[in-house]
Amino acid sequence: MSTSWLSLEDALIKARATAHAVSDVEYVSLAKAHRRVVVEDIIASTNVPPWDNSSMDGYAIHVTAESSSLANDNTKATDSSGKTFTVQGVITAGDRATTPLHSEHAYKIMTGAPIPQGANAVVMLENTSSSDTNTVTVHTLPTAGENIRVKANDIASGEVLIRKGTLLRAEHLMLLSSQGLNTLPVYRKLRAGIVATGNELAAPGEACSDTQIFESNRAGISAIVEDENVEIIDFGIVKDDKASLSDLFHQASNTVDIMISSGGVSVGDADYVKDVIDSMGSIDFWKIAVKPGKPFALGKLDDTVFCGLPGNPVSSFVTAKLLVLPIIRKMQGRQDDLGLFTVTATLTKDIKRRPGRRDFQRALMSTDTQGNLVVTPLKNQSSGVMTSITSANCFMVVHEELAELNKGDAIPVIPFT
Ligand SMILES: Nc1nc2c(c(=O)[nH]1)N[C@H]1C(S)=C(S)[C@@H](COP(=O)(O)OP(=O)(O)OC[C@H]3O[C@@H](n4cnc5c(N)ncnc54)[C@H](O)[C@@H]3O)O[C@H]1N2
Ligand code: MOO
Repeated sequence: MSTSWLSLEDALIKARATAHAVSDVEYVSLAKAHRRVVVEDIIASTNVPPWDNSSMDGYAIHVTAESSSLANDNTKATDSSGKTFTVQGVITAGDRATTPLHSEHAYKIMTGAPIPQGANAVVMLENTSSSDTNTVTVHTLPTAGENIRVKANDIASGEVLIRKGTLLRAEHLMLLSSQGLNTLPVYRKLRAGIVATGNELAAPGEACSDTQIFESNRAGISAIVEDENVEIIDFGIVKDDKASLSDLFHQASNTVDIMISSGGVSVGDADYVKDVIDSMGSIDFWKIAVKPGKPFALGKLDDTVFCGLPGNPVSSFVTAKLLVLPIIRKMQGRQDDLGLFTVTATLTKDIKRRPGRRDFQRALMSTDTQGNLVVTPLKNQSSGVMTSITSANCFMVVHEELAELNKGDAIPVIPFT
């Protein structure tokens, strides 16, 4: 087992190599596909829109190049007397004109209805007037093509609509529906086990003796993981003893794809987690150059990936976001993981620190009077202080090599989402 510190990047490379994507496929209806991961490229079979159609309620007419150029000239485009057309009929969405547009005629047309043959523009209703249903006067002539949504301008049949490995969100479900698709192949849901280790821990809602504290990490880790649409299996709280841990990890290796524990990964007398994993399976790495979260351990028991998160609440929160999420996404078969979204802000105060670990300081980001993003780290950065997360709205990332930063420096910031 190596004990040297890994950079976050190297840890992620190793973790992604250890964590294999699930291969089991199931077919689900569109109604059940939200936040599932699609197994194959989805190719469009239908043009959207299927035909040229109107983007406005108004009148479909034919404009000539000459009248179009007139319309483009702002000084002449609005003609109060207007040009009068005979109304040939009405086309509503769901309907279609049966005869081509005649010269000097207009079809009344509703948004979404197919453009009749012979028309090349739609004038919106507001730019017309009409004293009877048989004629319409157009006061502002449209240019050729105006207010027409051209066939296939959204989706062309044959193009790749959604890439393999995409987590399906609301926008993808709309796109798939537009193709008439109702069933699609997705990877099976990942199963994640979560456990808190520590003799001092009492579950919320249960009695807490005077040597105990309430256990808080499972709730946070579960919520972070659940956001990825993973099935959570809660293994509760387990004592800091080798036998209990090996029983639990044995059970986990038969049940879940990924097991996430918190606590017991440091060097204390009761920190058995990584030794137990190492004796039953293997540890890929232990200790990464991040703060908080240094003693994070990654290993494997049979096919189950094992993430040993540090017990300090902020450390477990940070490592769940930095390491567990990318591992989970890899295992879900996702190929759309862009990592954490970073923006640049201006630091509002000087900072001095001991270099060596990349620091994910909890901070408050806002915009100053000039509209620039500014960021101020919170005073208390202890990894045991949970209010440092709840009082913050972002992580301010201080690179491992930096010992000093000055007010006015540009610094990367990861907004909480
Ligand atoms: N001699 C050293 N001591 C420590 C080092 C070190 O390098 N050398 N590293 C420190 C760092 S950094 C961290 S982070 C912690 C991680 O330790 P463990 O993963 O072994 O965590 P525990 O010792 O079990 O607990 C630490 C702390 O967090 C509380 N805790 C644990 N689990 C929970 C939970 N589920 N809910 C709420 N609070 C929890 C626990 O009571 C302790 O106070 O090690 C440092 N020590
Ligand atoms: O790495 Mo520890 O997580 O600094 O508190």
